Amino acid sequence: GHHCWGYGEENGPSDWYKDYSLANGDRQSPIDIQSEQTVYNSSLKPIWVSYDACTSLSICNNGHSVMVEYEDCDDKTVIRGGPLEFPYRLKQFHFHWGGKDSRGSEHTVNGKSYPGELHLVHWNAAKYKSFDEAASAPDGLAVLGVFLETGEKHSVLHRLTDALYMVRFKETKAQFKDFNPSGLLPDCLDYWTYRGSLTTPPLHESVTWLMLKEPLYLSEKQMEKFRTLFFSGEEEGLRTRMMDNFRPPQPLKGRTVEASFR
Ligand SMILES: Cc1ccn(O)c(=O)c1
Ligand SMILES: [Zn+2]
Repeated sequence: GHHCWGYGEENGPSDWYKDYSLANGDRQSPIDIQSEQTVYNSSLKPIWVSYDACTSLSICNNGHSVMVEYEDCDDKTVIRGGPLEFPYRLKQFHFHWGGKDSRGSEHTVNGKSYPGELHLVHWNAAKYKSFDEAASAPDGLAVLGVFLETGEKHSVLHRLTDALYMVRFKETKAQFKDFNPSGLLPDCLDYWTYRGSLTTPPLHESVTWLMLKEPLYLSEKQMEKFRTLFFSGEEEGLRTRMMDNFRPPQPLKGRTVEASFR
């Protein structure tokens, strides 16, 4: 439409249904994970992350988040196991965060929001020819989600937070090579899993979500660096800080959330 979706007063999550009818669908994300209602499934396999041969290409500000993109022309960077029947190929990772630490994550746990959330986005290259084709298929995508929690400085993440000054404005991009995102994962890979959607338009219901129970800890200074980014382009007069780029929890609509742990 004449104005693009975003997180503002006029184009935010509560307005998205006007242009994207899936907004009120039956498997929308994020959700509030009510831990007492989750079902332990002992047949769920461990998550197996193979990122060692990854080829990161660039870091970019797409006007909604900051994203690191990967070369996805072969199966050198995949996630396997969990509830997944196929290997899923890493395409990109990005973040969602708040204007202050009391908010920022998309998923919540028993009503608790975290200061932010990391999404590692993968696609089913065994069944589909491209990310775009997979993105609208019910088993097309797998997103590994990690809550951000303030604490000690995160040394692997530090390379990324130190690069954010290069992508302050919308549509800016910079080289970002040899970044292995397995360094962002906590030691414990216990997870919750459920069938959901993209959390941004077009809100395709194509995502198997894998939400880790353990957060990634980063320092307050590192959190603040995310809040120095802008939604707007450098040429735009009004500079709006990139923060609160999260969709609130959506109705569960009868879905079951499974847990890989007791
Ligand atoms: C593909 C995609 C796009 C946006 N977001 O937030 C996601 O988590 C995944
Ligand atoms: Zn996301």
